[in-house]
Order: sequence, then structure tokens, then C-alpha cells
Amino acid sequence: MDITHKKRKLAKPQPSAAQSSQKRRKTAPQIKSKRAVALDKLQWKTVDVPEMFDDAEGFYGLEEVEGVDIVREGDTVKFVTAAPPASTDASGDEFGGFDDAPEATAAAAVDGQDMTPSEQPEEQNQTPKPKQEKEKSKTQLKKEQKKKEVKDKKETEKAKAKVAEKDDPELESDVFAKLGDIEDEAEDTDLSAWVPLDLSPTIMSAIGRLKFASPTLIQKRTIPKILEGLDVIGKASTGSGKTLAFGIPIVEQWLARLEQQKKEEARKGPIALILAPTRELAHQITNHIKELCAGLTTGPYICSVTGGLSVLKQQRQLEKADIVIGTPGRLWEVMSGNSKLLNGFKQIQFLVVDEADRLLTEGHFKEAEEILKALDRTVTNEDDDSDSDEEAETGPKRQTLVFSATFNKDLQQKLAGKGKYNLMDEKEEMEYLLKKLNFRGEPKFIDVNPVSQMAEKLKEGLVECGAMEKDLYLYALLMLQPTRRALVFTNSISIHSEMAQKARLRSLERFKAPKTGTHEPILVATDVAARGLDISGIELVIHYHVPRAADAYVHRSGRTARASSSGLSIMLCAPEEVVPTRRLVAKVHAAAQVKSGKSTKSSKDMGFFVRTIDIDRKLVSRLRERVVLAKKIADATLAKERGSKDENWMKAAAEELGVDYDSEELEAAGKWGGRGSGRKKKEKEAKEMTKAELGALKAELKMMLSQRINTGVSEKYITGSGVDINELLKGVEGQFLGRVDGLDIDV
Ligand SMILES: Nc1ncnc2c1ncn2[C@@H]1O[C@H](COP(=O)(O)OP(=O)(O)OP(=O)(O)O)[C@@H](O)[C@H]1O
Repeated sequence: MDITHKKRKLAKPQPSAAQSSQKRRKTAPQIKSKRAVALDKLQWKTVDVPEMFDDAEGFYGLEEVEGVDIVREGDTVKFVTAAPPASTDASGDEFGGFDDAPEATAAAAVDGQDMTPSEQPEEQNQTPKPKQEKEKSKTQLKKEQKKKEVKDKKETEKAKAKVAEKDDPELESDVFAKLGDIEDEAEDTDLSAWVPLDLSPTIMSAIGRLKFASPTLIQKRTIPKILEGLDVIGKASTGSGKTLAFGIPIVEQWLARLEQQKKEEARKGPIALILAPTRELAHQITNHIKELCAGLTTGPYICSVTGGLSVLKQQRQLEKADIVIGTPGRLWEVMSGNSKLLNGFKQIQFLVVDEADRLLTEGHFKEAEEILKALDRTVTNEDDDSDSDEEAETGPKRQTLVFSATFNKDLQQKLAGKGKYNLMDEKEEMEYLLKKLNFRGEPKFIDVNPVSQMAEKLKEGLVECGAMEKDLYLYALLMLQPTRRALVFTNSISIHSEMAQKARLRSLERFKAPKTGTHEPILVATDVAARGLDISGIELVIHYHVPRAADAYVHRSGRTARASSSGLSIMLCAPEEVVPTRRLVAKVHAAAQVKSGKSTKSSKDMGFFVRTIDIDRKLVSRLRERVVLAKKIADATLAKERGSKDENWMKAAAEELGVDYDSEELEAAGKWGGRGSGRKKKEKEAKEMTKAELGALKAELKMMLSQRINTGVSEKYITGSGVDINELLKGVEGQFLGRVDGLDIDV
């Protein structure tokens, strides 16, 4: 705390309007002789406090007054001002209460300005308040105390950093300026809502830097439990901040361990291992935790282990890693057979399984199982023998944290160690794997939204169209929503042409980047991206193929309407898909309604949850020509790519076998015939399209795109370069998109 410019500060409640006006009238006169003055008649000046206290519950602000002394007389206290420092007895005595009398008689006086801060009586820094006020502000005092601790710690850290700067001339001097900036930024955010979580000042300032004013519900509920050392299973809707729910306690514990390590002068292995089902998600978690740590003077080494880098390189990174995030497959590849790494992992303090239901049920369990087995296997290093014996008897020391937005009910029960479950084919693997998770006791199950897994501000719609018309309707929807960043889900990768991993990540990065042209970017993805990907600003999710299962629907739709924003989720349904899809969505919602006790007729009415969006069919038919042409071009391009791949493969196979390769001969011999030969024929035609023909088609499409499409409504047009929906809808009052009122689809 910087006390040099701190005069005698007395905090008091903000005065009433009447008191303020009284105060204003009294600002000018200089007080010449000693006299006792009522508390609210003193010349209070408002003290600037950080914004974080603006909305703090029970905190009314701070005011300061100069040249006033507090004089205690028996059970009463008087405020004495403007008299020579003489017969005061203010020093040293403990503050013993105060009287409620509006005016006190003269007693003694002190000229506070002549005193150094250290000479100032202790009680003057206390907060005299009316009795009921005192009761009311217990929490406020706690908050102030916490704030003071945060500030003091920061000052100490700053001071230490400055000493370090002097000691190490090689350090860039602006590092400390930056540190200051970061702290200033952190101070801008009101963090009082985080105080009950009892986090260290260091992590509080890291959170402040992220400008997260309050913890999300899942964070509020799980962080204290994790810090208590419990195993936790956390369930919260998509986009509700689950990553930091485990990220904050892990970093907090790492910071505590850092102090210990400094004392012991020995580095420990990784503190946490986080398993994620996909590479994208692993990278995202890594970045999210890195962002949290960005403002720390010393932060943990965070390392993601996914495909892309060489195994050796990742092994080297792992040797110094503090927090490891990886997909089970790659992680196992990197750690298995490396006993040093394995032994390090056996000492982890946290094992996190993110998007648990997918990670534990969808084809990842083999590697996950290997990892879990390896973590619990007796330590091979001789030095660690005693430890391992103890571990074998008492179970692992690590905490296990399991998070997801959806939990298969059976999995949920099984994780909680209750009841029977029925996972059909995967039953045995699951049972084994869950046993392998090796909770230390019964884990704490925290479900912050038992009612709905869907984000609150999500609107759901359905567009019915022919099975072969999905491209057309997708195009129409995108054309009509150019200002919404859209994510399109498909069930197969053919629509994005089997992109390589690197290209996939690049597309994702481009999609995340701010808009450059008139259109918001569009990303086409499979369900791999449905889980956990946190891309801000996605306003529209389109299900090109209807989701196959309820949890896929929840997770896909959960890419929009994240962290208190709103969003739209629209499914393109062929006529035969409408009923099953409605049933699937109703299942998600009805279950929630039953749980909340709100099960009314609406839960039976499948139409209630998903509105039908009637897109103007005439308008759509005007777009058909371009879609047909675009598809022809895309098919030709893909067929060419695939064709050359197939041909290369055939050539290589023929070479292996030592036979001559002749594609025409092979085709003539019927190798291409049989089932699917019609498609093959089409593919062959597309493949044989010459470059010039393809070029001509592209030119034709370009020309079409440059033309405006008459919407059939007044004189407005859709142009090739985008459409201004607001412009189109001016004066049209909704007919343009048909029945879309339930979705507020107008932009
Ligand atoms: N306390 C907070 N205040 C404001 N925003 C937050 C807070 N905690 C996290 N966020 C932000 O909320 C977004 C969603 O967080 P996160 O990705 O952890 O959600 P999730 O619950 O894991 O979602 P999913 O189930 O889809 O994986 C992120 O952009 C994150 O930065």
C-alpha cells in the first residue's frame, strides 16, 4: 500500500442528498479553532477507488478528511479539527466505539498534516460506522481486506521485480513496464465476485487481466471443491467456462508448488495431465490456460501433445512441461516406452478428462486405458519404491476431474459409482476404464444446469427441403445471413474434401480471424469440431446433415450462443428426416422439462422446441442455377484430385505386384463396374473434363454471381457479393423469409 500520499482516511457511508448539499455549502471555510464536529459535518472529499469497487455489494465508496483527530472519551468518540496539536490523547488508544450524537463538544485537536503516516493513530485508518452499518459491512470488510492483500502482494511482486531488474542487467527493462500495464488492466476489472473462491492474489490478477468480472456458475461451484482436494465430475452447458473451472485450480496449485520448488531447489514433473478427445480441442484448452497464465511473472510450461510435431520433439517438450494437454492416441505414442516421462506422469496432481463422454466412449478408450494403466502402474525407478508401495495401498494421490456438457445417463451413474448401466457393446470397456479412472473416493458430482444442456440464448429452427436440395438451401440460408459468422456441420468429410490436418487447422484459424470482406466467414466441419471448440462470434450453426444423436445436437448447437451471447441453430431436414429430428430435439428439451417439473403439453408438442423456417421457395429457385453449376465445378475438381490419388495408388500397387498398369484395360475388365458404377461413370466424366471446360464453367459461374437476384419483393435484389438483409427487409415486414418470427431471424 502506498502510504506516502495517504492522509487520514476515514471511510464512511455515502451521505444522503441532504447531507451532500450541506457538505457542498461548507467546503470553502477554513477552520481556525479547535472544536468537535459531527461526523457528517466534516469536510469529506471523495477518494478515487478502482472501478472494481463500483458495484461491490455493501460498499458505498470512500471519502477522506484531513486535519481531524479522533478523541475518545469513555465510551464516546469526538472528531476534533483545526486546532494546534496540544492536549490530544489520540495516540495509541484503541478505538472503543463512538457515539451517535450529532454534535460533540470541544475536547482536543491535532493538526494531522504535521504528522508522518507512521505517527498517525492506528484507529484513524479504521472505519467508523453506525452500528447497523457495521453489521451490514462484514462482507465488505472481507472484500476490502482481500483487495488490500491483492494490492500488497502486487506491490511486493513489483518491488521484487524491480530488484531483479537491477540484479540482472540483461533483462529487458520494458518487461516491468508491461507488468505494470497488465496490473493496471487487471485493476480495471471489478473482481469482487471472485473473492469467495479464496484464490491467491496472483491468480486474481491473472483473471483480472482476462477481464472476467465474475466466475461462471460451473467455476463458482467447482473451483472451491477442487481446491479442497476433491475429485469432481462437472457438468455444465456448452460455452459455460468449464476449461477455467479446472484450469484455475491447476494453475493455482502450480503456483503454490512453485514456492515449494524454489525452497527445495528441485523441479517436479508435470502437475496436470488433461485428456481431450480432439486435436483442436487440445489446442484450444492449451491456449486458454496459456492466456490465463500470460500475466504471471513466472508461469507454468504448458504443452499440448497432438499430431503434427515429431515424437522426439514432443518428448523433449514433455520433459520440462508442467501442464500437459493431449489427445489419448498421440499422448500414448509419445509417453509409452519412455520410462522417465512415465514416471513423471505418475506423480501428477491432477488428471482431467475433458468432454468425458466422448473421450470415454468413442473409440479413444484403448489409448486412454493404456494411459490410465500406466499412470497407476508401480513406479519403476528404484528411488521411488517406497512411494509406489504407499500408492498401491492408498490409491493414487492425484485428483481426478471429469468434465462435459453432456453425460450419457449411464456414464453419469457409473461415474458417480451408482446403479447399473447398460452401454451395449462398449459396456465392458467402459466398466474397465471407469475403474481405471480410480477416483479417490466418491467423486463430487456438480451439475450446474440439470435442466438444460442448451445455452439459454439459443434459438432453434428447421428448414424442410428435398434431400438433394440441401446445397441449395444451405446457399440460400448463407446468402440471407451474410452478417452472421456461420459454422456448417456435416456428417461426412466429403464436403470438405478430406483436408489434411494442417489445412484443417489453417481453415480454423482463418475462420476465427476477424472479418475482412463483406461476408462473415463460413466454416464447414464434421462432428469433430462439435465438441468444445470455442470460437467467439459464431452466430449461426447450420446442420447440413441432421445430427445422429441428441448429444451431437447439443454440442453442435453449443458452438453458438456461448458465454451469454445469442445464436441460431438451423437444421436442414429432408421430409423423411423431419419427424425423427423433431423427436431427437424434443428428447433433449423434454428431459429438461421433466427435470424442472415444467412438463406441460409443450413437451409433447414436438414443434414447440424447433420452429419451422419457411424460406421463400421462389427466391430459392432463383438460386438453383448457380448451385447446380457450382456443384458441377466442385465435383470435377474433387474427382480430378481423387482420380489422381486413385491412379497413383493403382500404379504403386501394380508396381509392387510387378504387373503392367493400364487404367483403360482395368476398367474394361470391369474392375470399375458393379455397384456404384453410375457414380463412377459420372466421376469419370468429371475427371475427364478438360482444364478449358472447367475454366469456362468457372467463368460462367462468376458471371452468374455478379448478377443480382430478384427477390420478388419490391425492387430489391440479392447480388453476387452479398445481400443487405436490413435493406431487403425494409418495408417488407417479414414476408421475405416467411414464418421466421419465432427465431428473430431478421438481422
Ligand atoms: N468467468 C468468465 N467470464 C467470462 N467469460 C468466461 C469466463 N470463463 C470463461 N469464459 C469464456 O467463455 C468461453 C467459453 O468457455 P469454455 O470454452 O471453457 O466453455 P466450455 O464450457 O468448455 O464449453 P464446451 O462444453 O462447448 O467445451 C471462452 O471464450 C472463455 O474465454
